Amino acid sequence: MMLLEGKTVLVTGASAGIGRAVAIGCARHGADIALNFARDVAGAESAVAEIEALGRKAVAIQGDVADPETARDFIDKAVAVLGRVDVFVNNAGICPFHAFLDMPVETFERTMRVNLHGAYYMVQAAANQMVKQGDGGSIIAMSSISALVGGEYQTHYTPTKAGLHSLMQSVAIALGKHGIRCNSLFPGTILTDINKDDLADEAKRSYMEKRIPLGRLGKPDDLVGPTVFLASDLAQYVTGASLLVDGGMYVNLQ
Ligand SMILES: NC(=O)C1=CN([C@@H]2O[C@H](COP(=O)(O)OP(=O)(O)OC[C@H]3O[C@@H](n4cnc5c(N)ncnc54)[C@H](OP(=O)(O)O)[C@@H]3O)[C@@H](O)[C@H]2O)C=CC1
Ligand SMILES: C[C@H](O)[C@@H]1OC(=O)[C@H](O)[C@@H]1O
Repeated sequence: MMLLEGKTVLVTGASAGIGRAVAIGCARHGADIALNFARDVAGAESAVAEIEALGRKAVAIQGDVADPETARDFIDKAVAVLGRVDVFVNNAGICPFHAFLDMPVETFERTMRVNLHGAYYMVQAAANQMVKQGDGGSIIAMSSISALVGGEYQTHYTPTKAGLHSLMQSVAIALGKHGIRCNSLFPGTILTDINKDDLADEAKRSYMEKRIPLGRLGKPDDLVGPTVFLASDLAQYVTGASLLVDGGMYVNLQ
């Protein structure tokens, strides 16, 4: 069943990993797609080619989400090509693992700016476009299990993921009157470039795997179904909600 026929979906950080999988997955469900990315031109172009091969429209627009100008630019260019914004997926994020006591100021500030400030500007720009269109929409934030639990080398990162979820709760209230639904996804540990160095440590990887009741780490495609659901009219009465997509990791105390 095609759940997103006739919709346009915008995804930030879609040249690789979860964002790329979600963009292509939404296209499989009938959506036209605009992708934001920062540096990986080849990754973005190949995602566009995969989406076009599915018979859908796609455009890749380069820009650093930490720059407030990028948000308006992304929405304007996406609308110029695709006509409107029905669904906005705030996915772009970084997690440069580092210890707390000697966290470099630049690492802390960059992580905040990309993951949280960037999300604020992007969600605001997407919401303004949806309000202008006048017929609602769906905003989805790729938060994390890290909104709920900490990480020794993620003291700069976990607050951005809790902040992102909090942002979705507040904008769900601010935008409800416009028929715009706002929800968060909480992925667990999904194998992508963001954690490839961290999980190159066999002992750590095996420990993480053992914590997951479903018996494996996640893959980017695991986020497609939950995203499509929240984007689609099946979720027409779902807003301000969050959904763990973690193979059961969070509930596994012992
Ligand atoms: N993997 C995991 O275990 C989990 C991931 N998440 C979240 O999911 C999201 C995606 O992560 P994941 O797919 O794993 O990471 P990847 O590193 O695989 O992909 C990150 C994507 O974000 C883009 N990106 C990075 N910085 C910027 C920027 N400043 N402006 C625009 N785009 C940017 C990258 O583009 P480019 O390469 O072109 O710069 C790339 O397309 C993140 O928000 C992450 O926090 C949440 C929970 C778990
Ligand atoms: C980068 C981490 O491996 C990943 O990102 C998160 O949000 C979770 O902490 C995951 O483990």
